Amino acid sequence: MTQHTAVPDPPPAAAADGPAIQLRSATKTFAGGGGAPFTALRDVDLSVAPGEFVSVVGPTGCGKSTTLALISGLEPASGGTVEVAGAPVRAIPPGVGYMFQTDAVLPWRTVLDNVALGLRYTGTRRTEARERARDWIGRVGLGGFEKYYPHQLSGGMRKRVSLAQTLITGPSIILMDEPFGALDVQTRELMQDELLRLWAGTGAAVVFVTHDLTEAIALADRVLVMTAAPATVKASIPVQLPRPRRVEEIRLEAAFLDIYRRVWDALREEVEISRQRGARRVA
Ligand SMILES: Nc1ncnc2c1ncn2[C@@H]1O[C@H](COP(=O)(O)OP(=O)(O)OP(=O)(O)O)[C@@H](O)[C@H]1O
Repeated sequence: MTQHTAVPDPPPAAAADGPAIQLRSATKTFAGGGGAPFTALRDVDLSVAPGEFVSVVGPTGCGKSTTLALISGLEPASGGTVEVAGAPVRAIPPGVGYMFQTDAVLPWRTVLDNVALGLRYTGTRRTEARERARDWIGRVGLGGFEKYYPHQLSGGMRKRVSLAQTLITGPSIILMDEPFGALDVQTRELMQDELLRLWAGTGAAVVFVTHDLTEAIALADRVLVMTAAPATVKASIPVQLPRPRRVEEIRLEAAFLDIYRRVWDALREEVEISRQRGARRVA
């Protein structure tokens, strides 16, 4: 086993240029569809530096996906401010890539066409899009599968297609919502390593939502713990572990376990509050 010692986080790649993402007192209240309005997020303050990898954990239903929806412009904030690259978010900002739990691969298109699709949407010519897609298919370890259709691939392979689809446009911000949640444990660890390998050196800021604390810590420079709904940031815990990392090794380190304890200490109470509310609702 490689012995890692705790070292300080490297300075964010372009901190002098300001944060990649900044939320100030961001609040989101949904209309409630006939019922009372529902506040999912309250006074969320969040700043993500260029090149920084931030994981977000919190109790089920607390508002993690809603936070991503605000950053991506899919939902407007009801209060406070949301900025990407210094500009207020009014629509889907340029340079933002997404990856969700559900694959965005189109079943009627081949791997090659699926990966090329993102570039085609941005106006890249077909030949160039396909050439770059071939390169990315190789980088995610799917060389030789260009002509396959999604139903001919395993879950892990489809995730690799999704990763290539997300990264091919060179996003400066990547939003990930439990992207590996549906995978078995071994495939999930493989994909976590793949993500770290492919993300390294891109300079992209990542916001990664997950329920899996090991995944959250193994990947990130910092773990944000959200409160039970309405969500606000309860704790921001730095992950001062060296990179490059291998998930199956790093998760056994003493420093890792120490961080795990800190994250769980912050999260435990919120999970309990959330459980009690759930129990009251079904009582
Ligand atoms: N469009 C919407 N309209 C009304 N309520 C919504 C809407 N989107 C989300 N909500 C509510 O906001 C709350 C937070 O939802 P969100 O999906 O952000 O939580 P989450 O932390 O990502 O959940 P999970 O951990 O289960 O993935 C939930 O109670 C949800 O029902």
